[in-house]
Formats: sequence, structure tokens, C-alpha cells
Amino acid sequence: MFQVEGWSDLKVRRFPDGFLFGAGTSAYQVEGAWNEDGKGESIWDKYLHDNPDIISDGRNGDVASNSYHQYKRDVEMLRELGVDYYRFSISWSRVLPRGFSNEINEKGLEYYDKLIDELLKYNIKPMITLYHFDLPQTLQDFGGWANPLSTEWFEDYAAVIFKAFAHKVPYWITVNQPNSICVEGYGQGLMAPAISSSGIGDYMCIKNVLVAHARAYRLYEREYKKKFKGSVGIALALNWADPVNNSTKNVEATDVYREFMIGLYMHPIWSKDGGFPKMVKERVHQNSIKQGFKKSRLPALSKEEVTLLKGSSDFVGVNHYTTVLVKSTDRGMSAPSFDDDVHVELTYRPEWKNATSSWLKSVPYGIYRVCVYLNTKYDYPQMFVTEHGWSTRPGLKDDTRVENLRLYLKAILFAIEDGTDLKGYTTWSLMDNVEWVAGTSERFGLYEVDFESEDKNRTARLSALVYKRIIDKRIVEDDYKPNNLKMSITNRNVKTEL
Ligand SMILES: CCCCCCCCCCCCC/C=C/[C@@H](O)[C@@H](N)CO[C@@H]1O[C@H](CO)[C@H](O)[C@H](O)[C@H]1O
Repeated sequence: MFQVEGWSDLKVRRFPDGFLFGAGTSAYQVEGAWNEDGKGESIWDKYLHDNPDIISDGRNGDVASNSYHQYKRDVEMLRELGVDYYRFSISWSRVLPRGFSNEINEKGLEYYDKLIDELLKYNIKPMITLYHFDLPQTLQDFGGWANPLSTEWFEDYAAVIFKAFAHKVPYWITVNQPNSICVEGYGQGLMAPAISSSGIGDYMCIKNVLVAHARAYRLYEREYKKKFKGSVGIALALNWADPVNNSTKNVEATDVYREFMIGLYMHPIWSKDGGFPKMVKERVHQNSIKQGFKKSRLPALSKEEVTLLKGSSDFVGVNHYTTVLVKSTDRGMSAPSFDDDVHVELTYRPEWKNATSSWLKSVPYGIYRVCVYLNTKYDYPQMFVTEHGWSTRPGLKDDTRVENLRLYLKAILFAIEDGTDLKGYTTWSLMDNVEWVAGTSERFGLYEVDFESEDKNRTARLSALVYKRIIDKRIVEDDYKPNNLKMSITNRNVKTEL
């Protein structure tokens, strides 16, 4: 059993046979070529073009890590690491420049086809995310994810992608982090499209994104599952939250926080009864009525939608980075708002080590706790860690990333030992990239990208060599230190089944 304090023991745990290792990126963050070969504008193109001053270091995704032109080097890096799969996303507006499926950009499809073939040539399985934050701007002009028609637009887009690639791709993620898309994008105005409508726009978006996910899942299930046997899931931001202490007030506040951060997305898909969690529905409903709304600001799921959503995932994609502590509060908050509905305060332990990103603290037990929570509450769902990572400043000797990686992988081994059905681990990120409004000021890469160079050259960091060693030996060694930072390709025989 994994203990929060003094949890380390001397047993050497091994990743089970068939456990997969991967690395991840997303289209806007690495591709660049924002308007090349017929690509249409996305909400991130527009947002950062219109607001250059909000980017910490001024670097947007116009060129990013140049993966549109450097994809062969990206695959070479994956071969160097020896990973089993590569998680990347498709830019909707690269394939459907105006968002709708009546007009397909063949050059866009060709790019992804070449990338997939390059991966398959080296026995690296593609894990494709259909949507990672970059909606076509043309669809945003019609309200984006706040428009219920978005569920249909997404299904049409998914149909184009499945038709093109279902025969080559074993793992699919419909949508990345509905809470970032909706709470940060349509509520807090922190992510594109930067709409500030907390407590209203965010809830409209959440309903539509979840239904869109389920429509794409059902489409695959109907038309491709039998033939190609791929797995389709959704990636959720599943950070951990503990009460700041064990007072009843704080424990209850933590339950509320978990239901809004985890249950809101898990319950419709993985619970027995389906739909949004009762506690969330009741709180938003009561607050809405008090505030003079005629009905809840959280739009109801119809009976058909509840059924469509229930069971609509083969695995849950766990994007896990950090842990927060929750305090109950009576503080007044601006209302209506998502924060007011949740109504808690968050804090950290001062001793938790900080990454370059201010929100990112190293709390390895959190990933264990979130796995156990999902197991207990949702009956041992199949999982992939679809994102986990650490940010630093530029530099190849990234000891803090190495330490964080080792500690979290050890915690994952405990979670597996305690029954978690975890199929794989995806490190975020394969390479440095555009960290949204933080630009390139927060580096998440196992490979450093030289953003000053014309081609955006990549160089392995220490963490890349350590990850390679872990994948090779299938254990986490504390004392492994490579003699130098030279990287080379080792031919691994990947024996896993699709
Ligand atoms: C005095 C104490 C004050 C305490 C204040 C506490 C505030 C706590 C706020 C917690 C916020 C946690 C935010 C977590 C965000 C991540 O889940 C999210 N960024 C993950 O998204 C993925 O991030 C990757 C790297 O950041 C990458 O950008 C990827 O595309 C995203 O999917």
C-alpha cells in the first residue's frame, strides 16, 4: 500500500509486460505552418495574433516547433527514446479549413498520413487526439462549443478523420480536457476563444463537448470498431485535491471540488446512473434560482444524451500534473460564476517543489491517489496516463524533470500493484513547444527546441536519456547517470498487441 509520507520502500517494481510508454504533443503547440498548404485559421491563431502582448515571451504557434516540416526528426526522436506510441493531435482547420466537412484540404490529410506512415514504419503506434483546443475560427464565429450544433460539426469532422485513418490507428482520444476548453476558454477567458462568461458559457460548452465526444465515440463504435478494434477514449484533466486538514468543513469542501473537477466529466461516462453528478446539479440549480434565473445555468442532458454518454469510452485518459489543497470558505465571490458554484479556496504545501510553471508542484502521491479514487468511484476503468510532465527553463541538464519523472513513475507502479488497470504512460512532452499564453517561457520537452534556429533544432535533454533507460529496463533506477548526453537509436522489438 502506498503511503503519503515515507512511501518509498526497497522493493524494485517492474512495469508489467504489455505496459506501453509514449510521448505527447498537440498540433497548435508544435506544428507551426499556421497558414501553409491550405490550412484555415484556428481560435488560437486568431487569439494570439490579435493579442500578442499576452504571450509571456511573444512566441506564438505560427512556427512553433516546426513539426509540420520536421516530422521525420520527431519520429527519429521517438525511436531514440524507444517509445511504443506517439500521442499527437490533428488540427481540425488544417483538414477542414472552414470547419465543415464539405471542403476537405487534401494537403492537410496528406501531412497526417505521412506522419502516421513514418511512425508505423518504425513500429510506433499512433495515438490521435481529434481535438486539442484549436477550433476552426469559422466555427467560433457561430458560437463555437457554446452552440449545440457543435456536436454535429465535431461528428462530421471525426467522420472524415476516421475514414482516412481508422485502418492505421489503434488509439483515439476524442477531446482533450473539456474543463480547459470550457472553464478556461468560455468561462475565465484564459484560453482561446477567451470568452468571459463564468457560470454560464462554461456550462453550455461542457454539455456540448461531452455530447460531441459521445457522438464521435458512437460513430467509431458503429462503423469501425468491429473491423479495426481500435480503442477510443477522452483525456480529462485529473489533478488531485486533498483537504488542507481533516476538519469536516474542509473534507466536505474537497468532495465538492472533486465533483466539479472530476465528477462533472467522469460521471456522465463512467457512473452506473449516468448524467451530471447530483451534487453539481443541485448546487448550480439552487444558485441559479437564487440569482433569478428561471432554471439551472447547467443545461440538462436529455434522456437520449444520458444514454449516448454512458459507457462512451474504452479508457479514461488521465492528464495529471499536480495536487492542490482545498479549504472551505465563506468569502464572497462574484456571481454567477463557476468559482462561486464550487466555492472553495485552494492552496499548496510550501515544501512542495515548484516547476517553472507557477501552478505546477511535484506531489507524486497525487497520481496514486487519483488512480485509486477512479478505481473506487468508477469501478476500475481502463486508463492511460495521457499526459504527465514538468516545466523548466532552457538547458539540457534538467535534473528536476528527471526527479519528478522518477517519483511519479514509482507512484504509478504502486497504483498498478494496487489494481489500477493502467495501459500506458505518456510523458508531456516529446519536445519544447508553445505553452499557450506562456509561449516558450515554460519548457516541457524531453527534447530541447532551439527556437532561435531556423529549423527549430532539437537536442535530447538528460530526461530523454533517463526515460529511454526506464523504457528499456522497465524499472525506475535512482542511480542511473548517463556518461554524456549523446542519444542514439536502439532497435526495440515492440511486442504489444494493437
Ligand atoms: C498562496 C497559495 C495560492 C494557491 C493557489 C492555488 C491555485 C491552484 C490552481 C491549480 C491549477 C492547476 C492548473 C492545472 C492545469 C493543468 O491541468 C493543465 N495545464 C494541463 O493541461 C495540459 O498542460 C500541458 C502543460 O501545461 C499542455 O499545455 C497541454 O496542452 C495541456 O493539455
